[in-house]
Amino acid sequence: MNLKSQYASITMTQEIFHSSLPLPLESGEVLPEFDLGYTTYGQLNSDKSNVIWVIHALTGDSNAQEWWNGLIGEDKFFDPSNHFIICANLLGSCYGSTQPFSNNPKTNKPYHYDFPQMTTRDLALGLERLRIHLEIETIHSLIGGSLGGQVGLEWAYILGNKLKNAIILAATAKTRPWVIGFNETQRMAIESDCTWGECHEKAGQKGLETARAIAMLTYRHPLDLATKQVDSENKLDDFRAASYLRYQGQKLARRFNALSYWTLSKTMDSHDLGRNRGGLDEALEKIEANVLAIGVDSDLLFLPAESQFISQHVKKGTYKEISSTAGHDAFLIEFEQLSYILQSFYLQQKQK
Ligand SMILES: CC(=O)SCCNC(=O)CCNC(=O)[C@H](O)C(C)(C)COP(=O)(O)OP(=O)(O)OC[C@H]1O[C@@H](n2cnc3c(N)ncnc32)[C@H](O)[C@@H]1OP(=O)(O)O
Ligand SMILES: N[C@@H](CCO)C(=O)O
Repeated sequence: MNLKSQYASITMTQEIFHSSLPLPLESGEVLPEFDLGYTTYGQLNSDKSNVIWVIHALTGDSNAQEWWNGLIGEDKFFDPSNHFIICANLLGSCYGSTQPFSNNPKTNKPYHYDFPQMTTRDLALGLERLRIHLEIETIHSLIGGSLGGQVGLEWAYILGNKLKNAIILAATAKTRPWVIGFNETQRMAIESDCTWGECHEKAGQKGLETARAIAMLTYRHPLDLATKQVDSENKLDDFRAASYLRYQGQKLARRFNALSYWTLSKTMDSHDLGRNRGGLDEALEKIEANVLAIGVDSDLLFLPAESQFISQHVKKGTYKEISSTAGHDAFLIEFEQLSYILQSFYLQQKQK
């Protein structure tokens, strides 16, 4: 399918890549075949040197220009008139890629609850298959935040010198027990939904609402709610913070399914760049690309220290920090700071 974007001169395409080659997973299971839905903006230049590969976060999709509209688009930092920008929906997610509701070729029925466990390494391998299919030899920059940053680190490790720059936002090299704990409370909320275990897209939907509400408390900072969810002095119930979280839960449950959410939250839990690679220090040291690790000073989920750790242990690392009261999700919100940080990073690379 070929679409034209709202910017008349900029080509946007949406495609599905089908791999009929099996994908061996870290768990020992095999995905017999898979699809990846992907979107591209702009044109590949003659020497294929203008590839910017965007990796979305937990509930994102491949339409990066929509959800990162302050960073991608005409006259934005990543402008499709200069760059070939590509974003693929991650395996396990429900926006065009293979996920629990996809057909399992072995049974000729949807996977549902038998969908295999996927790690960030498996998700990166899926992207690698798409890169090879598109005959892209070198990626100028990959950029991803949160789960997208975790997958980005894994892929940077695999890509070696085929990648020039890795921009890893609000992410970590190994998921901390604190984050696994939060993910587990969200899965417990999904499990307590009496429709969980049923085989339809609305299974676990109420549980998913609660899971998103819990997650929001880790994506925002207490100061963010204190500023935006202010109630009048005489209020005794129906507080704004409560309706905000309920609203956010319902909003996600309308566009996502609980099985995909479950799968991807498990993916986040098992993320460990150093697994079977001699540990984190050794694995980070092997990344060839220039790495810009960006932390958020108010991030409660992935601490700034975790981004600093990445920048300190790769061969060519830079650390920058977004200052915001928004919390973890500042990487999806603070476009002005992000553009400035990116500009100085690329200038620094040019001067080397
Ligand atoms: C097909 C698709 O749509 S995929 C979309 C792609 N999505 C992604 O990539 C996920 C990444 N994006 C995100 O996580 C978010 O969109 C962010 C971080 C970028 C922005 O978060 P938001 O939720 O928009 O911002 P914020 O936390 O301020 O919430 C604003 C929303 O809460 C509502 N709200 C605010 N306060 C309250 C309250 N007290 N009670 C009820 N609702 C409230 C606002 O009306 C607004 O609603 P809207 O989103 O329908 O316009
Ligand atoms: N808000 C992000 C998750 C945290 O980065 C998303 O919904 O994808």
